[in-house]
Amino acid sequence: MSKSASGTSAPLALIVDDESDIRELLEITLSRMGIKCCAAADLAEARQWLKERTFDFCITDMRLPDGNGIDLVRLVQSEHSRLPIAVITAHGNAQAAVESLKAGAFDFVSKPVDLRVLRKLVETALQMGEAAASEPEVKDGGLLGAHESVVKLRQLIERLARSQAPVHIHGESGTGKELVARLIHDQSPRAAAPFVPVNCGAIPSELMESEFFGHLKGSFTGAMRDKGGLFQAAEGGTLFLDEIADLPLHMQVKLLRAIQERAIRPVGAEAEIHVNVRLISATHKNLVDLVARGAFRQDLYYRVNVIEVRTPPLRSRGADIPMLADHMLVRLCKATGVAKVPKLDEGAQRLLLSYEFPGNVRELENMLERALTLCDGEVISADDLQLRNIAPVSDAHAAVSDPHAATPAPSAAVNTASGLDDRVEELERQAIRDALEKTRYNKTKAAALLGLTFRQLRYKVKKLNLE
Ligand SMILES: Nc1ncnc2c1ncn2[C@@H]1O[C@H](COP(=O)(O)OP(=O)(O)OP(=O)(O)O)[C@@H](O)[C@H]1O
Repeated sequence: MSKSASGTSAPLALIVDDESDIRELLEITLSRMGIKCCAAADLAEARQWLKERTFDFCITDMRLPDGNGIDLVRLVQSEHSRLPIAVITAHGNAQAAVESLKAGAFDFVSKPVDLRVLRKLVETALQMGEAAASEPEVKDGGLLGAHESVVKLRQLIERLARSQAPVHIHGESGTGKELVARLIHDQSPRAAAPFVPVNCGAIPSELMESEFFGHLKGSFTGAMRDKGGLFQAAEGGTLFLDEIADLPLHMQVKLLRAIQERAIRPVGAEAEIHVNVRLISATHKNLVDLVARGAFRQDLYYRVNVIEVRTPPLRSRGADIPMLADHMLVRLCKATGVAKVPKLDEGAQRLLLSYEFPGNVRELENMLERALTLCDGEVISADDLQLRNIAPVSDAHAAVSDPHAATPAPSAAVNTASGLDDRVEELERQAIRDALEKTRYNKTKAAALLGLTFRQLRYKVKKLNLE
């Protein structure tokens, strides 16, 4: 038998079932396989065990006196993401089985428990544990997700960190392109040197050369002193060119030269300076299309796109949403000094699972940040998510198994069938939400931003149910 997560030679399993005869059956079967067991009769006991011991896998019944197996799957997903967990479902209850898989269970077995199926499941769980042991733990600030596409992405990041090749990251807005670039840098031998992110679309065209390569004093009006550029700032580290598709053509030529020569020439300088910088670029646009249309140089495309990484849209990995949400709530509460992390109630969880998230993980993050300020401190309800006017997508996650499917425009999901008053109300609501977000929920500042008095804003917030 393989070495266990607990460090001893016998693997350790957690069995959660309120029926003592099933617990016994499982314990006998597992002990015959050389596995030690701890048993819990309900969620509370299971939680306690998880705090006290390190298990190699867990098997839980679906119906428990103080909750259900899916609650435990979610807890394991968010707090013990390496622990394989399987669910025992009632005979013929396919829906519960699917739901548990979506929540992150690796498998299920239905009642009456077939011992051959159970043994196979246990063998798989142990193999999974061994594979996970060679994967780095997802730390705070890491790439979260249990979906296959994210697991593969984490492995790819690890491999790319060991290489020096230019990497191009392609994915929709908010899918974590910058996060991936940062993780490649952080896990690379360049980690001690700077990671310099640049939004290529945000630099005015006429300042671009000086921003990238620096300039000498007096090289143009306003150049009061010598100034280093982004390449110099990233010396020894990584330069992350976000939205590289927005680089004007004249700058593309200069960038290509810098990559080929590994050298740059500051504006106004005679000599070139050698640079040691790894390039990572990203865009949500289709670079191949841009090359075909002559808007992006083909030679530069081949230089920056040596290895292509794709970040999957959130809707293609909907089962990750509860776990992402749990992690983010903990992080947001920590950041704002909130001691008790509110829980998402069932309605809120259902709503999150049925929404398409055109803005991907960033949208989820923003939504939760807003919900935290709106909720009662204990529970986040569907209302707190402020998604009232978004038509739920019937089976969003089943329908979008293609991770590269086109993103629907955000407005496509908004219910446009309402009358004029409703639409005006929705616009008001949106403007107020934006202002509150911009001012970090400072109502006085938000009112000023909207050209309203504090009283008017307070009245509207109440009327539009934005509290
Ligand atoms: N898998 C993930 N796990 C944890 N956090 C994530 C994940 N993906 C994205 N995020 C978070 O979502 C937010 C948006 O991510 P990021 O800025 O990297 O996206 P992006 O694709 O670069 O967006 P844009 O194209 O708009 O620049 C960040 O706060 C990031 O930490």
